[in-house]
Amino acid sequence: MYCLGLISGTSVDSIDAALVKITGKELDLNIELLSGINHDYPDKLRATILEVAGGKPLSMEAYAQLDEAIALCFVEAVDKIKQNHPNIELIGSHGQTVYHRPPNQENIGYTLQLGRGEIIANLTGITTVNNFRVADIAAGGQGAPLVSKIDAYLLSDPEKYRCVQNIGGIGNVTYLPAKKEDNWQKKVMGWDTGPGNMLIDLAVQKFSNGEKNYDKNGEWAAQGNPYLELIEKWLKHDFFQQPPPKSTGRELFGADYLEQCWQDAQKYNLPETDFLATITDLTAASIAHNYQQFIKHPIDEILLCGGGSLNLYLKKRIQAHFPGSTAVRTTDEVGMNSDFKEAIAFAILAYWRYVSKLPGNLPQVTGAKQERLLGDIHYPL
Ligand SMILES: Nc1ncnc2c1ncn2[C@@H]1O[C@H](COP(=O)(O)OP(=O)(O)OP(=O)(O)O)[C@@H](O)[C@H]1O
Ligand SMILES: CC(=O)N[C@H]1[C@@H]2OC[C@@H](O2)[C@@H](O)[C@@H]1O[C@H](C)C(=O)O
Repeated sequence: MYCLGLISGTSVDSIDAALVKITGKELDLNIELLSGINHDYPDKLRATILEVAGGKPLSMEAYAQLDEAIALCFVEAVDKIKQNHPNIELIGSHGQTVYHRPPNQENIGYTLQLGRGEIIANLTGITTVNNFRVADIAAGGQGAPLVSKIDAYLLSDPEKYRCVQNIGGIGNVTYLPAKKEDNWQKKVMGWDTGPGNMLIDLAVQKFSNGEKNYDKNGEWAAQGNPYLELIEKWLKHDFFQQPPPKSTGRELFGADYLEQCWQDAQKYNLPETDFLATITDLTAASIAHNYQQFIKHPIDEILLCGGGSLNLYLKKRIQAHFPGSTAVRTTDEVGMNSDFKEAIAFAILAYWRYVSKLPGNLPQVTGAKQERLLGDIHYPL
C-alpha cells in the first residue's frame, strides 16, 4: 500500500511529508521510502502558530481559521508529492501540536493537534487518519511519544542494545533491548528526554535579532565553551528527575525557560557564544542524565534522528557524555532516513489503524491503561 505520512513538529520549521510503500503484514512490515519533502508554512501562519503555541489566547473564530489554514497547508504538501506519485492510497496526518499538557495526578491531560482531517481527505480525495494522540490521553497515557512502537519493530537488533534518540524541537528516546532477550518487546521503553533544538533555536533567534532560525551544523555554538556549573544547575529541573512515562513541549521548555537560562548566564557574564554552547550541551547532558537514571543495561549504540542530528557540535557533546563503548550514529546508518522518520511513523500508524486495525500505542511507554486504536478516519467525498 502507498501511504503518505505528514507531520509538522514542535520546531514548526516545516511540514514533513513522506510517501512509503508498505509491504508485509501487521507488525512485520517492510518500508520503502519513495519520496520525502519539506513544505514550508507561509511566514505569517508560522508566526501565528508559534504565538499560539507560546500561550497567546485565541478567539473561537481565530481558532477555527487556524485549524483550517494548517489543513490547507498540509494539502499543499500532499499535492506536491502527488505530482510525481498520483497513486497515494492512505494519508496519516499528525497535524500541528499547539498545546500539550500530559496528565497530572488527577489524571487530567490535554493535547491538541490542528489541521482538520476532513479537509485533507476531501481536498486530496484520499482517506485520511489524524488526531492520533487523544485516544492514548483518554486512556490515561501521555499521548506521546508514539514513534516507540515503530522504532521497536523497525530498528531493534538481534544482538545490540540501542537507544533511538530523536532530536526535534523536543527530544525523545526509544530504548530497544536486544531481540535475543526473552520478551524483548515488553522491555522496550520510551519517553521525552526534554529540550531538543527548541532552546538552541530560540537563543539563535534572540542573538541574531530574528535573522537566523537555527544554528546551522552547530557552527556558532562550536565557537564557545559550555559552562558546566550552569548545566549542573539546570539539570536539577523536575522534568529531568521525573521517571517515565513523561512527555513535554514548548509549555515547559519554551521562550520563558530560555529567558530564565539567559538570566542565570548573565550572573556569570557569559558571552553569547558560550551561552549557545551551554544551552546546546544542556540537550546533550539531559539525554545522558535521562539514560543514566532510567536505563539499567549498557547501551551499545545511540541512533540519532531529527534535525538535531545535523548539529555537529551537539553530536560531539552527546558523544562526550558517553565516553565508553557507546557509539553515536544516525538512523541513516541502519537504513532509516533520519529526516523523515517521524513522517514515516505516521504513515505506519495510519496503516495500523485503517488496514490492520492494530493499536498504535505502547502502554509501557505512554502510561496508558490499555493498548488503543489511534486516530480518527476521514473518508473523502
Ligand atoms: N543543518 C542543521 N544544523 C543544525 N541544526 C539543524 C540543521 N537542520 C535542522 N536543524 C535543527 O532541527 C530542527 C528541526 O528538526 P525536526 O524537523 O526534527 O523537528 P520537529 O519535527 O519540528 O520536532 P519534534 O520532533 O519535536 O516534533 C530545526 O529547528 C533546527 O534546530
Ligand atoms: C505532543 C507532541 O507533539 N509531542 C511530540 C514532540 O516532538 C518530539 C516529542 O515531543 C514526541 O513526544 C512527540 O512526537 C513524536 C512524533 C512522537 O509522538 O513520537
